[in-house]
Amino acid sequence: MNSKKIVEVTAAIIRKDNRFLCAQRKDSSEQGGKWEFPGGKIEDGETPEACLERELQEEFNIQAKCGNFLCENMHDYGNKIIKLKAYFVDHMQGNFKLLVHQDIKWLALDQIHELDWAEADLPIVNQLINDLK
Ligand SMILES: Nc1nc2c([nH]c(=O)n2[C@@H]2O[C@H](COP(=O)(O)OP(=O)(O)OP(=O)(O)O)[C@@H](O)[C@H]2O)c(=O)[nH]1
Repeated sequence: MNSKKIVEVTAAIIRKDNRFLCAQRKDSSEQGGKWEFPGGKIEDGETPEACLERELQEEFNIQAKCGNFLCENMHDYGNKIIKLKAYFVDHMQGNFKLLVHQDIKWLALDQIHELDWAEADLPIVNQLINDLK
């Protein structure tokens, strides 16, 4: 029997002046050094939208408003399965402080493939490029 846990995780696509926020995980964390869209695990009883707004506050100390759903992707990392749900998010207020990540970059659509993305994000990156090009 496959008893692998499915972990539901949110990911925020934040766009500013036609550039997209990409965040690098700390070397010491799971998927250390990989790039991702910020977000995190959905807590019990939480909506994905509320999760994203909470995570962005915790990770960058910004206020954000969750908008439209983009897509989701299931990825098996071996020890667990991640269901990654991506939403467009508007940055409403506050300067970005790196409270959790080791780096961020704002990249144009034709540059985002250059990063070493977490595997679960690759279909989301491709969908974003296809939808917006
Ligand atoms: N936030 C986020 N997590 C991702 C992405 N892609 C991806 O594989 N993950 C994986 O999803 C899992 C959960 O992410 P997280 O560690 O940011 O979640 P969290 O802040 O709620 O966790 P924690 O409070 O337990 O540290 C990690 O294993 C992470 O590597 C992504 O684009 N965004």
